Amino acid sequence: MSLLQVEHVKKIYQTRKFGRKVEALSDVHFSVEKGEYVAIMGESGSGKTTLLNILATLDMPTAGQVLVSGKNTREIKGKEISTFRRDYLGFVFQEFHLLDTLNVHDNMVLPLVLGRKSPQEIEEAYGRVERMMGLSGMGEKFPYEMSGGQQQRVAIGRAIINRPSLLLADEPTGALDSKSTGMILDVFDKINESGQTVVMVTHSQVAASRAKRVLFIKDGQLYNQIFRGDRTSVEMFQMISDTLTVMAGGREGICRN
Ligand SMILES: Nc1ncnc2c1ncn2[C@@H]1O[C@H](COP(=O)(O)OP(=O)(O)OP(=O)(O)O)[C@@H](O)[C@H]1O
Repeated sequence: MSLLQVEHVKKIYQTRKFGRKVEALSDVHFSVEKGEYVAIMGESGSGKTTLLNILATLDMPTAGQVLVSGKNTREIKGKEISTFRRDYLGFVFQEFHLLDTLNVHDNMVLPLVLGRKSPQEIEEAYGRVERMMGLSGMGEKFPYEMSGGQQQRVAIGRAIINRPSLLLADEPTGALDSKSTGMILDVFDKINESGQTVVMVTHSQVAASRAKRVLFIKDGQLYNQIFRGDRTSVEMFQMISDTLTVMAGGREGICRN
């Protein structure tokens, strides 16, 4: 069983004004295995955020279904959804979303506190993630005292401290300069090497070229996918560039699931 199964997902929005229908996803079908690192790319408006919101259970598909660890997200009812998100999913956003009134330590352990873990479990997990994120000794600092790259490392630490089945990232390097971007991508490499499954939406070819697989979405459909295999990041970058050029040229997609 795949960790994530996205089965013929369709999403139609109805605009508030005039009730016009917009088909954001028409028939998206793919799966992600445990331990994979997948980037999702596509032009603005192609449906990436819509797809990520559906994977994150923040929105539901109009048709089709999503299964995380075999659980159909449609069947998770009411109050169970927040427990499901906390136990199975981790989120990283472009804009960090840290709580300014909490220090690094308290921001990072928040999911464990909400999950009513014991103080010992919380401190063990914090020590592990603090080291992994390269934030040792920074627990007392507040977000506004840190650089963007450091804040994003806190946000990633918070997202993985629960050891979620799936880490979802939406443009995690979008607000960072190239040096901080490099550090954040190194962190993603490291957490993926530790076994964490990652799905990342990004416009950045540099970010996507670190992934083991890149899915390309065009007009609400999966257009193509490329696998890293033995390629270097430089070779992967070139393949991504070539695919984006072909996509922009409007040639027929070649992805068939
Ligand atoms: N709430 C909504 N109501 C109506 N239409 C929407 C809504 N959200 C998104 N759309 C439309 O759905 C399509 C896909 O949008 P989506 O935000 O998923 O694209 P995207 O690939 O993430 O774009 P970007 O890269 O610019 O963030 C677009 O045509 C968008 O205008």
